[in-house]
Amino acid sequence: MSNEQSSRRCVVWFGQPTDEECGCLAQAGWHTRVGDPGLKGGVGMRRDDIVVAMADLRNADTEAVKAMGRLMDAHPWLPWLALVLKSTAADTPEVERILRASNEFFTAPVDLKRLLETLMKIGSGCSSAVERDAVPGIVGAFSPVMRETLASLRKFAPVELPVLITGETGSGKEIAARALHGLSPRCNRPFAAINCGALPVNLVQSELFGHERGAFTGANARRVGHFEAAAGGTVFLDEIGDLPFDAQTSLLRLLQEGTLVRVGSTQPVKLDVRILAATHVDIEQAVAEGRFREDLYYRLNVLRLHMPPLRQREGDVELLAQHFLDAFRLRNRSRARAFSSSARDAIRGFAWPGNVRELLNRVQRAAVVAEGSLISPSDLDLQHVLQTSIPPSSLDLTRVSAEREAVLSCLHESHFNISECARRLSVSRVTVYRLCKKHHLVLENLRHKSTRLPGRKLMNGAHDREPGFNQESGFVKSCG
Ligand SMILES: Nc1ncnc2c1ncn2[C@@H]1O[C@H](COP(=O)(O)OP(=O)(O)OP(=O)(O)O)[C@@H](O)[C@H]1O
Repeated sequence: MSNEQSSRRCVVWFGQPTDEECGCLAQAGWHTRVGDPGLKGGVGMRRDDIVVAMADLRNADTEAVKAMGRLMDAHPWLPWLALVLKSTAADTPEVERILRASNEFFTAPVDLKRLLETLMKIGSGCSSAVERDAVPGIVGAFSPVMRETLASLRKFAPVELPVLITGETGSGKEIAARALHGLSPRCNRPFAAINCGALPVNLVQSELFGHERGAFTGANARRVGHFEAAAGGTVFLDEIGDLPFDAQTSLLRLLQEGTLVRVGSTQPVKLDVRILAATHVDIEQAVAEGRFREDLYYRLNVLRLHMPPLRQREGDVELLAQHFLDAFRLRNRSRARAFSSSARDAIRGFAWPGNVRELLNRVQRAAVVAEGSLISPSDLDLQHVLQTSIPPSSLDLTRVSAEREAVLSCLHESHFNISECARRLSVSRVTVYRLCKKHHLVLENLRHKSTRLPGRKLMNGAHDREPGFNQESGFVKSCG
């Protein structure tokens, strides 16, 4: 038990590992924890563990295979390996799904050398993802797009320069600004978040830069503005595009000279604040239309951080949903503990126009209305996502066709290497397989065709090891 608790690299083996397999993993520094896919307890993962899950189907009956599939669905962010017998019926939908969702698969007897190489590869990827890119306060950094964003955030945080944060509404621009402040040397100084669009138009200057006594009717005493109140710290200006022109000029002076002038005064006041700004509108267009000062734009846009929309953060969305549910349960009574598998499908399938804020709101509402321990699609008000009977509009058809084209051309450009294709599209390998299935792209056939076309290279070496999936005959190539 103590060994188990101190282990940082762990293979949770759902099935029956042999003594030889356990011994070999132990020698390479991997602890083996035997799991039961039928149990509800999950995979027993600690926050800082590097965990790889093994779906061992060697002795699995139909029920165990189904339970394994459910478990994989519930933990899509975990790296999964699969282990099958050569005789395992790969054409059953359950097995097929498990093989497709796995990062790698093996046939018995396990090639232990390749298993260790795979674990090493995954292990180094995990540590870089979880440890290097983790940012306090920001949940969900498994998707490639978020990993990139958070890597930039960590680089920008300690630099004494403004950061312009872009992204759709609710995508987490303010939470990113807080993280930039929290990871900067100013973290013990004040952080002020100001929504420029919510300031009363005639009081913007005074709210931001302060005023002297008698500066205007009702100004009975000197008052410092938001900037001075945050001296030494960070000011986050949300909706910077809404800042009136005269306030833009004052902000430019603060950025260029490090001074401000209170309303009703002529005396410049020296001030040290770091400025972060955010916008969900096209600020370049505002500059082009003369609504935003170009010189101010260049001052603010030194470092740029883009918060990706939630629909692009594959794997993170379920993690965020569970996080919001757990956080809600800490403060409120709710029967709901988790999401049903159809609710998870709906969460994955929804486009989240309101991004993380919308997810938070829907999860909280669902936690209140759910009758049982599992949240359903209708608790989330997402039942429509699963209804496929609605005939697609021509816009939908255009989208689907564009998606198919994009995947197909990327597959060709990547020489049908799924990992490379996934990297280029910024999605997981599983998604590439899912997209191939959705668009009836039969990899084997495409690969075969491409080898007959002049100018296309033959697959070889590691690429040959990509598991191929054939729509008609199921799993067609073994790499064990
Ligand atoms: N990665 C995340 N982890 C945890 N909570 C998050 C994350 N991203 C956003 N949130 C939460 O979602 C809500 C919306 O986030 P935030 O206010 O930062 O978005 P925004 O992009 O600034 O929105 P707006 O464009 O409307 O100003 C907040 O409650 C925030 O705490």
